[in-house]
Amino acid sequence: MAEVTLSNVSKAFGKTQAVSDISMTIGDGEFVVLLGPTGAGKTTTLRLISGLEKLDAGSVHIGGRDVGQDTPAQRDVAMVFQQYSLYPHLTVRDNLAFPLRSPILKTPEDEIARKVHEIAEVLQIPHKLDNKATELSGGEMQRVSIGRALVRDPSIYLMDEPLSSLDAKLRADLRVELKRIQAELGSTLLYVTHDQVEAMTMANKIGVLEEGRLVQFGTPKEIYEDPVSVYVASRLGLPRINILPSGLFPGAHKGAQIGLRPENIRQGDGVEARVVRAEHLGDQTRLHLDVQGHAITTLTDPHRTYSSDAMIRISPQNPLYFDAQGARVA
Ligand SMILES: Nc1ncnc2c1ncn2[C@@H]1O[C@H](COP(=O)(O)OP(=O)(O)OP(=O)(O)O)[C@@H](O)[C@H]1O
Repeated sequence: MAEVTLSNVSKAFGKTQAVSDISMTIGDGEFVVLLGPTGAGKTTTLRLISGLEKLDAGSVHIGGRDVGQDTPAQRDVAMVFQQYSLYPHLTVRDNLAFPLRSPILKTPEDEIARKVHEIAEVLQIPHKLDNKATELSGGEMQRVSIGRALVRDPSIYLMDEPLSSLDAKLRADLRVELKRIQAELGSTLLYVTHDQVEAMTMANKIGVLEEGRLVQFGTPKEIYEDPVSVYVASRLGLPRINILPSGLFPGAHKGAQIGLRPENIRQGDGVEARVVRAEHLGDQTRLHLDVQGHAITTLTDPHRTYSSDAMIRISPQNPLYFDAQGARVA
């Protein structure tokens, strides 16, 4: 495993600037998640590191070596895509063994068998080892795709939304497994997702991308508690942070807009809010409120009942302040 450094990396496709002047270090043994909406440049960043795309500007170093002129194979990265890519005519066992049978690696067959079994156990597919890839469900195929990366010991794993096609239960299981494997092996991993739960639970560091630019890079806690903008603040947290005109609440304000996470709204005193709806989700109850025509979502005691149109009072706790353009000011 190795440290990977991007320095002022840019890439355009025609008029579209897909990646714009990104600098970032993925430390040896770190799990870094790239978070951003569709089109933000996440996949392009992975492809630039892997060598599937050529840089317009900047440099990529893997283990201290400039890999700008290297082919993907020479860069020794393992990539997992959103869509599975298996050899359909081979069994699961042979699909998993394939990367280890590369002539460069010269892995002994007993070592291959041991690794394949270990990975099949982790991915909960040992009973499928003799099936052809075409005889698997979509979720099973995706697990084999992930397994084909994990049997190797590359400088870095690059994963592009590898869990997005799986059902919720399997996704949650594999999230935990992937994090465990990475921590145990000390792997360096760059992982792309839209899913904030994956980002919060798996990452050592999160990089937030906005229109090809890296707008914040930090620990999940830093990104959640100390976002640089409304855009970053809105990427993490469910329900989303409430962004409101500061003037809705009395007192001196440090910016035009106030950002209140749902858990940072205290009930009891303060401004009047009308209850629009209470949503009981089992583990939490969300309360949808209206304050002078502005929708606000907060969390509330699951045992308390509210009649709709009831009036309550709320006040901000630990507010974040942003200017009118959305930049954080306090
Ligand atoms: N091969 C290409 N040719 C032309 N435009 C491209 C190409 N690849 C990416 N783009 C454009 O570059 C921008 C960034 O795309 P990219 O796939 O990196 O985004 P993303 O954040 O990975 O999005 P998604 O979550 O949808 O995968 C988009 O505007 C996209 O349309």
